[in-house]
Amino acid sequence: MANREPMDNKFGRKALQVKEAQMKIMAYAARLESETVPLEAAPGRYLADNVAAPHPFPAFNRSGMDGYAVVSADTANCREGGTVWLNVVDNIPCGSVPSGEIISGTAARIMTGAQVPEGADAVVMLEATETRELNGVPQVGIRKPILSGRNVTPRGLEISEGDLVLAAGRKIAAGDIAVLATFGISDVPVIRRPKVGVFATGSELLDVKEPLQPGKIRNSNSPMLEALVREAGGEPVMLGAIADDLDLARSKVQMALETYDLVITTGGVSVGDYDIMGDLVREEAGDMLFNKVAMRPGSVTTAAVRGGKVLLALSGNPGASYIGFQLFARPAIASMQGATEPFLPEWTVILGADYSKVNNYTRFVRARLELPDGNVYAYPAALDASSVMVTIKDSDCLIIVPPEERGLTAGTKVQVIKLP
Ligand SMILES: Nc1nc2c(c(=O)[nH]1)N[C@H]1C(S)=C(S)[C@@H](COP(=O)(O)OP(=O)(O)OC[C@H]3O[C@@H](n4cnc5c(N)ncnc54)[C@H](O)[C@@H]3O)O[C@H]1N2
Ligand code: MOO
Ligand SMILES: [Mg+2]
Repeated sequence: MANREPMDNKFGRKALQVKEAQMKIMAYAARLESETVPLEAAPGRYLADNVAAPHPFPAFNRSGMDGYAVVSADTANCREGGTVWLNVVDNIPCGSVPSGEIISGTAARIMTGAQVPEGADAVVMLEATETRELNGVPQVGIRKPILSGRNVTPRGLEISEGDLVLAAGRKIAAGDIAVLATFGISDVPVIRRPKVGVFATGSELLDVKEPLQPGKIRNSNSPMLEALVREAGGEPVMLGAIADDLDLARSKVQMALETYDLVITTGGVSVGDYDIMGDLVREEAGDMLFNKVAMRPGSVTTAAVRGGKVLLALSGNPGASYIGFQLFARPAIASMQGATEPFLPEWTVILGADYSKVNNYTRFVRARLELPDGNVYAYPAALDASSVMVTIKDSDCLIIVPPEERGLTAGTKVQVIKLP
């Protein structure tokens, strides 16, 4: 059982189940204020208000073809094989309005996208017509009968006036932009992007630009988290890397929680001598949300709350840091933006290769999705330990191996979290 240990010191931590831990964080991820952005800056943002159609769309009966707008009943006589001749009384290019009504015996030349005149109920395409002039009057000849409604898109076919077209909480994509543009919404109400302060801890960390030194590594988690925050719609504020120094970490955390909507750190959350983030959170026990989660990687993921703001202290191990972000930070960042569905979607797919695991924590296995035979298979990464960095890039899902499973056989159905 994962939940048996008491929480008295850094070695005896009480592990929460992933869902419980997520809910603890989500309780502090309320929707932020809204702001308006120009239409072109709206993709990727979350809509703050419902959008109801201010007018029907299309707003007028619209021709779907270049041709002649007619009274369909007039063409019934073509059935006997004869051509029906109609007087052409109007010419309606796209963007113009008809000059009058079409009555029996008349037709209007009309182009695709133009407003169909009153009285006309069908458009005969140009290819099915011929023209002549009779006593100075232009005429169109129609050889085949046409049904009422043919080649006419009725007003309001797509959207009626007042329809709810876009609901608040949607992530705005290209199709939403088309709707907003159609209805003249050039300033789009969206939720402000949460500002996310990010810093790394670790005396071994070098900046990306520094040459490699013995015993040291370049800080890859910070740039990775910066990319992840951005991908989730947040505004990353990079606060650098600090050495494993408790006082330094304390003041940095304090400043960050006062300034940003969410603070994410990596490293120093386990039980080691220099695992200062763990110590820091334990100093103010009342603020701690959890310091162990029954999952792998990321079992040491720690979270605290201060002044209503969450400090999410992720493991330094790259794999755990990535998965901890996807499980805890991403939904919080989405929820702060008012997302209707802040959690990543779960799919049921077929396991592509055997997978075995050692302990009874839920395991999130990096995997790639493929469709070798039209079905979706998830292939676990060859290296998926918490400390492994390189396979993060090859993964488009995380296979969820439940706590009770020791291993899974290829061909069984598994749940995966689909990564963005
Ligand atoms: N005695 C125990 N040791 C460990 C335990 C345990 O329960 N008992 N837990 C293990 C597990 S599980 C994990 S996960 C790690 C967690 O480590 P920390 O979160 O304390 O992280 P660090 O010690 O700072 O670093 C771990 C590892 O990651 C590298 N690292 C750190 N920061 C970065 C960065 N910004 N970019 C790239 N790589 C980074 C660091 O150099 C270490 O190799 O603890 C286990 N130990
Ligand atoms: O916390 Mo560690 O990431 O379980 O492997
Ligand atoms: Mg450590």
